[in-house]
Amino acid sequence: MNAQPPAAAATDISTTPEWDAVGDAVAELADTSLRELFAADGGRAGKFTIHACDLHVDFSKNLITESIATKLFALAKRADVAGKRDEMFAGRHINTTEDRAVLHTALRLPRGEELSVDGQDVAADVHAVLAQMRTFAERVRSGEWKGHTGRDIDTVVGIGIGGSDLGPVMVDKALRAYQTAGIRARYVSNVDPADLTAVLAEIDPASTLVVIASKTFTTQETLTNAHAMRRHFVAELGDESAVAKHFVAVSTAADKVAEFGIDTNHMFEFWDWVGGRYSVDSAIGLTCMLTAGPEAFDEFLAGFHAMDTHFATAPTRENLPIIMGLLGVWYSDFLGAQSTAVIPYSEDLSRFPAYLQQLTMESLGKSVRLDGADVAYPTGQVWWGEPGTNGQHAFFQLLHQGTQLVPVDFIGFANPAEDVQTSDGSGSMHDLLMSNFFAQSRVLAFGKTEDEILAEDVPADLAPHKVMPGNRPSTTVLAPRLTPGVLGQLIALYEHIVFVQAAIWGINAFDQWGVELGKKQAGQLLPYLTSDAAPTKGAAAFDGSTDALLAAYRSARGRS
Ligand SMILES: O=P(O)(O)OC[C@H]1O[C@H](O)[C@H](O)[C@@H](O)[C@@H]1O
Repeated sequence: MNAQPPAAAATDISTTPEWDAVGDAVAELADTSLRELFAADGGRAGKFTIHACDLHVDFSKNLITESIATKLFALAKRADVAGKRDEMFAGRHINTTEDRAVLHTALRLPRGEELSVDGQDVAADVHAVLAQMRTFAERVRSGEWKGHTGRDIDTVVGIGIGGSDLGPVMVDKALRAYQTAGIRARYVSNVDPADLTAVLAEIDPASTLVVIASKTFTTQETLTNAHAMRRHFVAELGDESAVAKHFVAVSTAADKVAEFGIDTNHMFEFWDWVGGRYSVDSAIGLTCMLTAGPEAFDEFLAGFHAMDTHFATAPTRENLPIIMGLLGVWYSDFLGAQSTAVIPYSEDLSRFPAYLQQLTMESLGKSVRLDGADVAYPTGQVWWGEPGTNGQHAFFQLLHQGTQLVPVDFIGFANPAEDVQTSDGSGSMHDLLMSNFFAQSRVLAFGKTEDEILAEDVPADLAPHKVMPGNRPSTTVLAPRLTPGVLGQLIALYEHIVFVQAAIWGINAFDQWGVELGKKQAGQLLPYLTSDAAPTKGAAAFDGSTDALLAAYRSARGRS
């Protein structure tokens, strides 16, 4: 009884009094600034700080007041964020365009918990696959699992793309400090042969295990790379039978895995209720379990679950994903922001912004509501970022003095995986990193006025160039250390921020119809790139621009 009928015509959230009230609240910012708000209220930081799981989150440097926050919470209530959240956790088919439940939260339920969806105990299924992954990972890590020629496995290659790549790549880098078994991971995702070639040059097939990860097992890039990799292994190891020892698969499509020639005993299953961009904590994370170990993976899942529990149970005003989701709606729909920057002050988290790009933009890049009507307000910002301090030396100039409003999420850790002392005796490199972390949000918020600059004897004509406008919003997320558990909490936090925003905008965060047409047209264009003879005039008439580009390509490739 989990299925629900397709959405009936829904209320346009922008026609509600709660939306209007938030719109009116913009005026509250007209005669004030973050400088003034802090000066007027010594308790502001405390009022706008939340502790959720292991995260200390200070959102006091956002362009809000208590009264604005109250109106945003009322908007969340009007959109029934809590009710929609409960439907997701219960396994209702909230992905209505694909008639699917959305249950990534079931992937991290503790052992022993039950969740019946469409008559199936999905929690039991999840733990059966986790047990299979653990046994396999332990065999590989202990050296019990040997390659075709009897060698131990020291390299894992993940082949996948999108949600079957970005998560594992990001997590694998983030958990560098936990990879103590001597197994390294490499990843191939792009259909650009450069990606495959570079990885092939680095690996020895005799000691390499390939994990082909694809939810559908039909994705062109992944299948093309997997077949090429397989040819390479058979040629290098001299025997078709090597495939069984060197290739495993992660997928929802057992028949297609078998067709590829992988024994389905070496397939790790997940389910259609796990969206690709929500799947790093499913069997898609197998490469991470292989490199960091089953215990770290368990901690990782526990971190997700802790944030799920917070999201499911914390009152709205103390609910971190609801607060951060609402801030995004505030900036995007009421203050005109078109992008959000996420800046981890952690080299190990350097792929987190790229991971978030798929999570946020594939989920929220929608212009029709669940009921098919056009949205009447902006949805889905551009999410981007690079680690600090590197970003400071590249694009922070625009954040500090540019004309766009770009809210920033700063993510930092109190303790490093390892530290190095600076040569000048001033202290640790980690402290140096974190001094920048704290400085940047302070400068964004409070800036430096012309008077303050002139007081430093700066020539009057130079002063305007040096003015730091300030009043630029940011949220600071500080965690004790980048552990597997904290990483799980961070990922789940952003998953739920996306959920909250989709709930308010009334859009489906779980489909991605917009990526289909390009794939289809690439298939139609391919013969016109590859055929030896020039395609008959007329037959290749796609459009003036594409026809001309194809002709230029063919000529450069030496084709008639
Ligand atoms: O895991 P797969 O089925 O191979 O899909 C890989 C990716 O490709 C698709 O085009 C979607 O846009 C992504 O959401 C998905 O993660």
